[in-house]
Amino acid sequence: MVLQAQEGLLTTSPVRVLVATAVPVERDAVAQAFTSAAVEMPLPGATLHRTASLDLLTAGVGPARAASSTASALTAAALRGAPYDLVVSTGIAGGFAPDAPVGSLVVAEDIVAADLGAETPDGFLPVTELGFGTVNHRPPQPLVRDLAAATGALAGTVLTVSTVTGSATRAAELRARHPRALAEAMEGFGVAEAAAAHGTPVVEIRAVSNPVGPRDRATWRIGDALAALTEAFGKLAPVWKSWTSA
Ligand SMILES: O=C(O)c1cccc(C(=O)CC[C@H]2O[C@@H](n3cnc4c(=O)[nH]cnc43)[C@H](O)[C@@H]2O)c1
Repeated sequence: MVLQAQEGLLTTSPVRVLVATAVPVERDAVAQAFTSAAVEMPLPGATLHRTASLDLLTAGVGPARAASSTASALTAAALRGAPYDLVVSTGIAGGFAPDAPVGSLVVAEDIVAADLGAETPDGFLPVTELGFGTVNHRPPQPLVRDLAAATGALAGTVLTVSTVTGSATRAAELRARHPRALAEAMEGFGVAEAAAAHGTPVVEIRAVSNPVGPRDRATWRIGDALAALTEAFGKLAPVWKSWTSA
C-alpha cells in the first residue's frame, strides 16, 4: 500500500470514499469513528470535511439539496484529479416495523425514489411508467453483503421521500408498493443520482431513529441512532480497503 500526499493530508487508503450526510450531527457521528483530524473545504452549496480516512460531506436535507451538494463534491474531486471511488449516503431514517426496529441498521440493496411520479385514479405511477427518468439505483451487491456482514445491518430497499410519512395508511401504501422496503429517508436517491452522473458506485447505510408511520416526535431515538452510526463506521475500514468496483 502506498502513502499518498493529498493536499496536505496523508492517507493510506487507495479507495477514495465520499460520505454524504444530511446534517452536521450525522456527519459528526460518522467522524467520531475516526481519530484523524478533518480539514474543512468549502464547496458551492455545501461543506466538505476531509479526513485521512474518508471525506465527509454535509449535503443538506432532501433529495434535491443532497444531489446538488454531492454533485459539487464529485466535480471538485474530479477537477483536482482525484475522483472518488465510492459514494456513501448515510444518516438516520424511519424504519418499517416490525422488520427494521428503532436502533437497527439498514443497508440498501436498492435506493428507490418512492414519491417521484404521478397520482392517477388508478393509483401512483412512477416516472418510469410515464416514459422518462429513473426511480431506482442498485448499489454493488457484493459491497452491500460485505457492509451487512461487517455491521450486522439488515439488507433491503431504502426509500427516498420528499415528505416524511406521517400516517399508518401511507406507511402501508409504501410497503405495498415496495415489499422489500426496510427504511425511508430523504436523501439517498438524490445522492445516488449525482453519483450515477459521475459513473461512481453508491451505497446507502441508515440507522433507524423512528418507526415509519404516525408522527410521534416523543418516540424518536436520534441519540441511539447516531451512536449506531458511529459504531457501524468504526467497523467499516476493512470493507472500504478491500472493496473495488473492478
Ligand atoms: O418533526 C417531525 O415530526 C419530523 C418527523 C420526521 C422527520 C423529521 C426530520 O426532520 C428528519 C429529517 C431527516 O432525518 C431523516 N429521517 C429520519 N427519519 C425519517 C423518516 O421517518 N422519514 C423520512 N426521513 C427521515 C431524513 O433523511 C432527513 O435527513 C422531523
